[in-house]
Amino acid sequence: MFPVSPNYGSGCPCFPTPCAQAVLGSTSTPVPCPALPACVPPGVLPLSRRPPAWGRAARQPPGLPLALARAFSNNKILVELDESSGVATMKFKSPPVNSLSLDFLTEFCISLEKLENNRACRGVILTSAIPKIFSSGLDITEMCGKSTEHYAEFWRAVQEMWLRVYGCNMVMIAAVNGSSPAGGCLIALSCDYRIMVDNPKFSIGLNETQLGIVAPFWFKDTFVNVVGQRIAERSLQLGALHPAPEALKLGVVDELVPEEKLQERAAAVMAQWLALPDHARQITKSMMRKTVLDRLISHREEDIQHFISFTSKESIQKSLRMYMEMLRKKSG
Ligand SMILES: CC/C=C\C/C=C\CCCC/C=C/C(=O)SCCNC(=O)CCNC(=O)[C@H](O)C(C)(C)COP(=O)(O)OP(=O)(O)OC[C@H]1O[C@@H](n2cnc3c(N)ncnc32)[C@H](O)[C@@H]1OP(=O)(O)O
Repeated sequence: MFPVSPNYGSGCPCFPTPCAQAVLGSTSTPVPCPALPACVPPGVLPLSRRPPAWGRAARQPPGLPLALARAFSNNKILVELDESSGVATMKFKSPPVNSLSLDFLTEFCISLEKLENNRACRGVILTSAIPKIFSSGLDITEMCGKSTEHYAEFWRAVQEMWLRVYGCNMVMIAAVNGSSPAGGCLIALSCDYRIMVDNPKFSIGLNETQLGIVAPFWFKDTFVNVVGQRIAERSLQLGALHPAPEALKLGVVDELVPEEKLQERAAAVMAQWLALPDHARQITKSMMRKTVLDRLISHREEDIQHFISFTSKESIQKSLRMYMEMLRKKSG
């Protein structure tokens, strides 16, 4: 099996099965996938790939089976698309706690890409099918006792997930129906709007320091862009998990609703956002987020190396093992 072009990634339509042009021949001259000229930075869809669909959902592209357009589910995420509104719901259903494993992240990126490539879809609501948990964040077992190759693959998938959500042209709304620490919080922060269930037992925040690890710069940038420097600085240093009412006060989430109203409210907010002309909203979003996205895109490999050397340290491994042990004791 030949290696694939360094440009190859889930931004290519042929992902995850590389087409002939994406595969490097024995000359090992990088030959990018033919779709790549259209893909500006890896992981971020260019505006030109999504035709404006203001005012109505665009027609289903020919050749795509109708059933696929309406609902698909591989394993860990249930995706439903309402073609009349142009709104899809991605429901996380990976028991026990929707942790972001490599498999989850891969399925997430493929599902989101399918929606991005479907002209009938203009907005996505992210929510959970697991009671009381939105997502427990990165799967800690993926960062414990694994090879450097595994850490690299895992971290690339985490980066890809963030680049796709934060750089997404569609309207992204997080309907946070449970606790959402660390990576779970990052997913919500990367959306355009966050609605959380009004229950003080559910908390949200970037609690990495509590695990003895450090939120990477792009987690921090995303947080700062939502809540501002001062709140982010205090919350990040303390590794704070904010109960829903406090999260609202700090601006971590935009509104709280009773659990039974969450999906209805998310649909109403989505309709407001979709009432704007797509091209104007998309260009504005891209303008607001470009600097932060570009920072990771231009330092992606360095960030992976940093993750590997940080995670491989015995002191970090020890902290993660102790944290997992604490979780196990608590649950068992
Ligand atoms: C400069 C620095 C540059 C680079 C830095 C490099 C690296 C560091 C960056 C890494 C960024 C990390 C981001 C993260 O997301 S780390 C994960 C953080 N997550 C958490 O802290 C959440 C932990 N979980 C909980 O608090 C609770 O489980 C939760 C979600 C509130 C649910 O509670 P409950 O319903 O009571 O469920 P249990 O606690 O009983 O859990 C059930 C079961 O799931 C296991 N589990 C929970 N969370 C995780 C997880 N994140 N990963 C893996 N496994 C998890 C838990 O152990 C239980 O397992 P058991 O076998 O006992 O049933």
